[in-house]
Amino acid sequence: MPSESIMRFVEALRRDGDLASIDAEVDPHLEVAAIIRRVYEQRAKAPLFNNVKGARNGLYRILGAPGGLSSDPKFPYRRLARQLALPGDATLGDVIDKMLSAKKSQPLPPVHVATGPCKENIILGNDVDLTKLPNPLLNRADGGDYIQTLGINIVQHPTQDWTNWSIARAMVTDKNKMVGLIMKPQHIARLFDAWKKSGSGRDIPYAIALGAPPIATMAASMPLPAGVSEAEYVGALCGSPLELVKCETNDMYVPANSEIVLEGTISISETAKEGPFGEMHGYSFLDENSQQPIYNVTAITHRNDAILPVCVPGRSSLGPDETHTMIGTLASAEMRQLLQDAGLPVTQVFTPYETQVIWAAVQVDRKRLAEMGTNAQELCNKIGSLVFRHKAGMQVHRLLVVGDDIDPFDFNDVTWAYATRCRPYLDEFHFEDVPAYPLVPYMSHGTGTKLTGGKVVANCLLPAEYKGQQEWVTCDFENGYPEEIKKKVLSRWADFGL
Ligand SMILES: Cc1cc2c3c(c1C)C(C)(C)C[C@@H](O)N3c1c(nc(O)[nH]c1=O)N2C[C@H](O)[C@H](O)[C@H](O)COP(=O)(O)O
Ligand SMILES: [K+]
Ligand SMILES: [Mn+2]
Repeated sequence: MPSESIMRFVEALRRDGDLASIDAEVDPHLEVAAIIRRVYEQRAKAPLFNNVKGARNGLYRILGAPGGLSSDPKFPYRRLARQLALPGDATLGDVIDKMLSAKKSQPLPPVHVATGPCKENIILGNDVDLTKLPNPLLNRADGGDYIQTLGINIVQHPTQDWTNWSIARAMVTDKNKMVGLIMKPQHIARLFDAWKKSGSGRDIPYAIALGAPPIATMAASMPLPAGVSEAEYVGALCGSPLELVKCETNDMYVPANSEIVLEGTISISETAKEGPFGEMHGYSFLDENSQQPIYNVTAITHRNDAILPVCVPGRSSLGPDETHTMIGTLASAEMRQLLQDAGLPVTQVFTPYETQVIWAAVQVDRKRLAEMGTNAQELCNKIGSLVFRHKAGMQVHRLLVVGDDIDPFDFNDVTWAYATRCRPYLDEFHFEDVPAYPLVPYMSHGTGTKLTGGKVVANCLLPAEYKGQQEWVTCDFENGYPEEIKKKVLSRWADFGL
C-alpha cells in the first residue's frame, strides 16, 4: 500500500536514514527555505522542522523536499518510490509505469467517512487567523508567504460530476485570505471559468488539503485527462478507495488523514496582486505580479502536531525539487501515453531535470520505426503536433526524438545524440502556432510572443536509423569492445591500480 499518510511517509524516510528531524528553533522567514533549497542541491536528508518559530497549538511543523532526490546516491529516487510503495531501488521508469498503471482500470470512487485525523482540531470563522501561522517566506524576492506549495487544490465542476485535484500555489494576504495562481489551461482555471459562466454568481467552494497522502499529491501533480476526478484514479491506482471526510463549511471532501485542511470559497470577482514567486525554472522575476483570484478561508482543520510539506522551487541542475521530479516526471507519463495511444513506436518520454523539465526526450523503437517507412519531417511534425497541442505537453518547449540506443533518463546520452545527430535548421521542426508555457523565461521575458509558439522538435536520429540501420560503432567502453576484452580489462583493473 502506498504511504497512506504523511506520517507513514516520514516514518519510511526515518527508516531509510533519509530524514533529519530538527528540534532546534528555525525561522520560517527565509531560514527554513534556505535550508530546504540547500538540501535539494546537496542531496541531503529531508528536513523535518519540529520547532518552527511562531508555531503554536500544533500549527505547524514543516517537512522539506519530500520529492527531492534521496541522500543515498545508490537510490536517488527512493523518496518518490516510498510515496508510491515501490521498492527503494525504483527507477524513474518504474515511477512513470506505476502512475500509468491504472489507465485501463475502472475508476474507483473514494468513500466518505465520518471523521479522521484532519478533524482533531477545528478552527472556524472569526478564530481563523492565517497571519498567526508560521508561514514560510521561500525566496527573498517572493511577494508573500507561500503556505500552499504542496497541498491539493480541490475544486468541483459546477454542474458535471468532476472533482479536480491539482497543485496551484497560494500565498497568505490577510487573516482569512490568500491569493493564488489560477492559470489556463490548467483544470482549476477551466473550472473557475465554468463557475463564472454558470451565472450562479456564487463564489467557488474549495478545499486545500496540505499534507495529503503522498500518492494523492502525486495524482494532483499529474495532467490526467479533463473530466477525470483524480481521487477516483488514485483509488484505481491503489486498488482501494481513498477515505474522504466532508469539510466543515462547504460540501468539499478531503483525504481524512490530511495534515492540515484550508476551506472556503474562491472569489469569482475579487483579485489581488500575486507573486513574485521563485518558480520551477529557477527565476523569480521582480516584475512578476499578476492579479489573481482571492481564496477566502472560512475554516482550518488539522491533525495534532500537524506537518506542512513545503517545496522551494529553483535550479534543478543543482538539485531537482518537486516542480521537476513530480511535474516533469508525471507530464512525461501522460506524454508517453498520448504518443503510444496514437500508435507511434514511442517507448519512453522523459523531461531531463538538467533542463528545468522544459525539454523532453522521446525515445523511439528503431526497428518499429523502420517498419513505418517514414522520415524526420513526417515523424517530428506528428510528434510535435500531438504533444504541443495537448495539455500534458504544456510545459515542454523542446522535444528531442532519440533512438533506443539512448537512455532518456541519462542526460549524457541525450546530449550526445542531440549534439551529434541533430543538424541545426534541417533537423529542427518549429511550432509557432501552439500554446506556450508562459512561465518559461524566454517567453515571459523574451522578445517574441508570450502565449504562443517558441516550441521545436529536434530530430536526433540519422536518416539511416529511419531505415533501422545503425551505420556506426559507438565509441565508448560499453559498445566499442568485444565482451571478452571488456571482461579481461575489468578483471585486471584493480591489479593495475587504476
Ligand atoms: C508539484 C507542483 C506542481 C505545480 C506547482 C508546484 C508544485 C510543487 C508549486 C511549488 C506550487 C509551484 C507552482 O508552479 N505549481 C503550480 C502548478 N500548476 C499551476 O497551474 N500553478 C502552480 O502554481 N503545478 C503543476 C500542476 O500541479 C500540474 O500541471 C497538474 O497537472 C495540474 O493539475 P490538472 O490541472 O491537470 O488537474
Ligand atoms: K491533476
Ligand atoms: Mn485534472
